Amino acid sequence: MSKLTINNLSKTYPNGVKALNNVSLEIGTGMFGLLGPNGAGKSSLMRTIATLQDADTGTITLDDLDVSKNKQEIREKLGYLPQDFGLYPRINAEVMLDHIAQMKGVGNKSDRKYLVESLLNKVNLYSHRKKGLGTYSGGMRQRFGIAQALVGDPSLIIVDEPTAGLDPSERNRFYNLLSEIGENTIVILSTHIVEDVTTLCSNMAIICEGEVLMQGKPKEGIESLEGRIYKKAIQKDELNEYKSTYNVISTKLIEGKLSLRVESEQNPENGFEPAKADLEDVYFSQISKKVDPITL
Ligand SMILES: Nc1ncnc2c1ncn2[C@@H]1O[C@H](COP(=O)(O)OP(=O)(O)OP(=O)(O)O)[C@@H](O)[C@H]1O
Repeated sequence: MSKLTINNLSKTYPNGVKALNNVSLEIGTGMFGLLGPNGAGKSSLMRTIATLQDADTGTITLDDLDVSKNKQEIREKLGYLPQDFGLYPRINAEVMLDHIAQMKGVGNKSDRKYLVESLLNKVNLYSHRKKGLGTYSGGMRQRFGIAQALVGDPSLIIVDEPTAGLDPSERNRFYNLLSEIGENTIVILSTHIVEDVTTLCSNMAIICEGEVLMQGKPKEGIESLEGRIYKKAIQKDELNEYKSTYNVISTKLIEGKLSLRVESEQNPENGFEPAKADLEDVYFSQISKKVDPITL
């Protein structure tokens, strides 16, 4: 059982942006969701774990290995699907994977052939193996991204915002693929999409403005809000009034009316109804400590 330990990690970019502020996390095998809004610091953290940049202070260890001092060894154990995943458009999937396998040290040609075939089957791209990567749809590109991340049997896999832009059926397909690989490996899924974490992750953290606001099991987060969430449909122009009176954590437009969700120890009355807490409530409740999550 591998374990990734992040201790008091901080990073300020030369332009003065503090992207990571004393981040500490413990991540074991299985699917771990790192959830946060745009600009929260997720990619900065992923890039640091992936040895692509250094933090100013703090440490990351994978089992007993200090990541910043053993970059080459970490890279050999790492599969990474970055947010901006560049592809050579004219090269086909089979040739590209063969090349990546060669770079990762699979020297024997028949071993590589077997590996490439099994990876293409795993991500359901075998029938498209001869097509140029530039012709792939968004979902196919992401599935190819997973295939390349799996070369070398990594003990740590990082996927950075992988489902953004995928249509619902491709997203489901991608979820199925990720859930299969999360069994014996540490998989960190960085995302701003709450549904990704609800669907896949047994452990999670919420990060905002470079700080970890919550970490634990999604279920525990939801339980902590049970009996504290109330909802009400209002007119759009009433929002500011409600925001000044209640702890509004989220709003959704439904058929032109605004459905509000508030967090409150007692029933606020005034037409509010109790609602079943979900992971989106946990997310908005946490990030509302740092930013105003309600923008119309
Ligand atoms: N190389 C860089 N130089 C300067 N500032 C940066 C750099 N990379 C990121 N930032 C800033 O650091 C903060 C955190 O960015 P980061 O990309 O880590 O967040 P994120 O959670 O991945 O966001 P997103 O979901 O938008 O990708 C942001 O304010 C961003 O503008």
